[in-house]
This record gives sequence, structure tokens and C-alpha cells, in this order.
Amino acid sequence: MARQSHDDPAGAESLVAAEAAVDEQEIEAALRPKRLGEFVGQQRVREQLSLVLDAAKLRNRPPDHLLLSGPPGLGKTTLAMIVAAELGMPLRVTSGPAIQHAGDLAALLSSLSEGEVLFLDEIHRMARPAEEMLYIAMEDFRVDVVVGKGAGATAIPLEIPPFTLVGATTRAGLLPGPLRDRFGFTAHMDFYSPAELEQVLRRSAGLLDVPLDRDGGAEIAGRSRGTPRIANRLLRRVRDYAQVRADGVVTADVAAAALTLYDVDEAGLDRLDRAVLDALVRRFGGGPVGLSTLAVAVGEETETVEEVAEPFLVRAGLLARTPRGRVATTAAWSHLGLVPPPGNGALGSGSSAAQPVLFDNSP
Ligand SMILES: Nc1ncnc2c1ncn2[C@@H]1O[C@H](COP(=O)(O)OP(=O)(O)OP(=O)(O)O)[C@@H](O)[C@H]1O
Repeated sequence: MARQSHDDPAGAESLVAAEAAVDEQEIEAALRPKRLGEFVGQQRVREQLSLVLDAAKLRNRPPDHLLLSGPPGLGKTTLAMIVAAELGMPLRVTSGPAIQHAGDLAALLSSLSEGEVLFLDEIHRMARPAEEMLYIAMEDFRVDVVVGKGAGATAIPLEIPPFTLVGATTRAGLLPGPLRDRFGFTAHMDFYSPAELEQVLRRSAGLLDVPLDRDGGAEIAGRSRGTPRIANRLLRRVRDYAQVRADGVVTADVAAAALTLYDVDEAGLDRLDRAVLDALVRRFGGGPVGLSTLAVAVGEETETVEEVAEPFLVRAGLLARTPRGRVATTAAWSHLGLVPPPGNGALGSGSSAAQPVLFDNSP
């Protein structure tokens, strides 16, 4: 653990940063909708889930296992909590990386009470042997505990009470078929439209007691990458700015000035996104360029570029993944105020990647 002392300003700073992070987590938890009726957007998922839960309550049986998939920050954890709250059942929370041995899972499953909701985040990162144990537990409410080793090993079946598994994943494609098939209901969460994000922001501003005017909400929503977690985070930064540099009211001008200060541009791109686009366009002539070369050019790990920056850039129509490498679209060139040289081969109009900011999912 880092040593802290008065002669160690860096240590003190990191302590302040750690405390701020805890505060941020507390605020994030406080902003979570607690019931389905408070959950904004994802109308289809909400309706389907509401039916599944009502039917289970009517039959007085735990509902089928539920799988929630979609990018980070769209409300999977929130929905899992809501499922437990709507059923009036306790919630147990764990994650794939925490289950590295079948024994970890056996201990967890055998300690569940009847009807309990088990939330397994990042389910695609669970160890293979645990996955096999989970298939049986989901289907037969039984775990086979293996005693002994080699030829003398025997499996002792252990009954477990019926429970509901809520699995969450950002990579549904990585889940093995047999596991996917054991979920009775799968919901794919999509990015939120600007109008839905404005609704999220209005709700959060009310809870945080932040005066947010209509245009202020629209300005933040437009820069929130279709993601409620980001919208809430930007709102907190804009609130700081409004209180310190303005009269406390979040207007469009205040929001724009604050977010420019925090390096979030009008399309929601942050410093890393822009560095990736900049390298792709200015250093590699728009590509195609391999992921690892691109990552080295921006001084980041390949995973960071692939999992943090790229999904948004692809979604916003600024970058395309092709078999030969990453390519900047014409929209990416114009986002940087540039025009692709003739014959450059940038993916352009006619391709779905031509328009930046594609988050408007509203019907
Ligand atoms: N539909 C929604 N309505 C209002 N607020 C929401 C909604 N979805 C998410 N949020 C807010 O966004 C934050 C992030 O949501 P949550 O933690 O549930 O996302 P997640 O999909 O589980 O993300 P991760 O996979 O990164 O854990 C929550 O604190 C919550 O306040």
C-alpha cells in the first residue's frame, strides 16, 4: 500500500483521488433506478422483462434465468438489482473473473436461498470447468461436487434451491452455445437515444439537486456516447463547473464550456478517441493499419484501443474494421477538419459508416 505522509504530496493527492473515486461510486449508486418504472429507455427490454417478472410472481416461482448483453454502462447491473427488487428477493453479486475454479461456484451456489437472484457480471470470463457446473445448476438445480482425483474420483450430487441467474456480458458472442441456450430470456441492451439520455439527465439532476435547463440537458446528452453512465458522469463535471465558474445553473453554454474543458468534444469524443483518429488519419493516411501498430502510435495497450475507443468510433461511423486493418471513414476526416486525398479509399457516403453520431434509436 502506498505510504502517505506530509512530505509526500503525491501520496496525499492519490489519497484525495481515491476518496473522490469512492464519492463518485456512491453518487453512481444513488443515481441507480430502483424499480422498473424508474428505468429510462430500453422500452422493449422493459416490457419483456416486466412480463417475465409478473408471470413468475403470479405462479409464485422464480423466473427463468436472464441474460443481459450490451456495451458497458447501459444499465445491466441496474436491471439485475431491479429484478431482485421487483421480486422482493435478495440479490447476490459476483463476476466471471471471481470464479476461477468450479469449487468457487459450488460454494456460492450451495449457499443460495430459495428464489435468490444471483447476478453474474462478465459471465464470459468465467473458467471453463465452472461453466460446465453452471449448466447443470441452471437446468437441474444441482451441483456435482467431485471428491477425490483420477480414476477414484466420484461426483456427489448436491441439490440446490431454485434460484434465478442474471448473467451480464459485453461480449455475448464469446459465450458458449450450451450456456446461452440455458437462459430463458435474453435481452440485448442498445445505446440510448439523445432524448432518452436527456430523460436520464433530468432524473439525475433532480436527485442531485442540480438546476439543469432543457438546452443544458440536450448539450450533455449529445456528448454522452449513448451511455447513461457517461451522461451521469458528465453531469457531475458540468455541475462542478456551473457552481464554480457560473451561477450554478446548467445551461447549454455552461455545459459546452465545461465539457470542452474536460476534453469531450461535440460528438462525445474524448482525448483517446481523438488520438486514435488523429494517428489513423495523419500518420497512416487513413489506413488500413493494424490494431497493434495503431495502439503503439497512441501509446496505449491494444486492449484499451480495442475495447474502450473503437466500439464508440465504429458505432459513430468514424472508423471501420476491415480484414486489412482499421480504416478512417470520410466522416473521420471531416471530424478532424480534413478532406481525404483523392484515391485514398476512405469509406464514405453510401456506407453506413458515413455519418457520425448514430445514437438516435428513437422509433
Ligand atoms: N435506464 C437507465 N435509467 C436511468 N439511469 C440509468 C439507466 N441505465 C443506467 N443508468 C445509470 O448508469 C449507471 C451505470 O449503469 P450500470 O452500472 O447498471 O451499467 P452496466 O451496464 O452494468 O455497466 P458495466 O457493464 O460497465 O457494469 C448507473 O449508475 C445508473 O445510474
